[in-house]
Amino acid sequence: MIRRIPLALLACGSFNPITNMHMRLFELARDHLHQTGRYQVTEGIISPVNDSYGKKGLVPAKHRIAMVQLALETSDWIRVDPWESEQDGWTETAKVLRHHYEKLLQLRNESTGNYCSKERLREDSLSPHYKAVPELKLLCGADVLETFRTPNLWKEEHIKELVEKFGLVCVSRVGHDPLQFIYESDFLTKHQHNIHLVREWIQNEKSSTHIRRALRRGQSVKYLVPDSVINYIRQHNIYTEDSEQNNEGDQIQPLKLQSTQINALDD
Ligand SMILES: Nc1ncnc2c1ncn2[C@@H]1O[C@H](COP(=O)(O)OP(=O)(O)OP(=O)(O)O)[C@@H](O)[C@H]1O
Ligand SMILES: NC(=O)c1ccc[n+]([C@@H]2O[C@H](COP(=O)(O)O)[C@@H](O)[C@H]2O)c1
Ligand SMILES: [Zn+2]
Repeated sequence: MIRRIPLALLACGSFNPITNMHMRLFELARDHLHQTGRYQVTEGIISPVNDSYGKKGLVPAKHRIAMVQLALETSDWIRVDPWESEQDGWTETAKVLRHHYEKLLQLRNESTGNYCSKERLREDSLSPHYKAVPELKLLCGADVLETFRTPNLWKEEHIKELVEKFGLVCVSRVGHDPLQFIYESDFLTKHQHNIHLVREWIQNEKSSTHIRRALRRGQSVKYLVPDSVINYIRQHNIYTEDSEQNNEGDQIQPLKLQSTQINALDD
């Protein structure tokens, strides 16, 4: 019997608000990974970004998390994790992955009685009680992959860590061509085996920006967002002309941090 590698999927983003498409990403990714015959997807984690990310129109994490929780009531394998939103400031995505990977390893070690030296693992790999080392991959849309090329947005060592150490599962998105993007990068081409490209054949360009726009205009978002989320938005009057002005004119935190570092070098 070939043992499958246990794998958890982590999606980082604003989720402002969560849409049905965000949940579809997980279902598409899980099917794809199972079809490889190599992986057993154990869980999906949604990590809403910290309030200090600085993106235009971002509403407080307490609301974004509550909406994700409502949306996931019908999922038995995807959960929301508030850790990133509870930190003092914005956390780089590579560090968010590190945090969740440590948690995965801790859980595994607890369930194997804490005796997992590498030698011991190798010895025991044929035992029925053997627990394979889990993997954690970043789940994202093709637009996020393409931002790797945006100057000053990602540290090179973080891109390396994401691609080499963890790996990506990247879902196609209208207007983005991840295959071409990978082809144009020597580094990504070299590590292509660690970037799982998932093709969404039932294409639609649903985005949180479109949802917020429709809500501001009093238009329906039914069947784009779960009813429970629509009710929550209505009850708390979350998306308004005012909320869309949040962080207006600000740079997002990763760009701000990089420009501070560049200025410090110039001094
Ligand atoms: N329609 C889609 N197809 C593929 N990936 C998507 C789609 N919508 C969102 N994603 C992915 O979901 C993750 C979270 O994205 P995010 O919170 O930015 O949502 P969004 O819909 O892109 O919102 P916004 O319009 O505010 O950018 C990202 O990895 C993004 O690429
Ligand atoms: N350098 C980095 O680690 C880096 C840069 C830009 C965006 N991100 C993350 O990517 C996600 C992008 O979300 P949005 O598409 O909503 O902006 C967020 O979770 C953000 O924290 C990380
Ligand atoms: Zn986005």
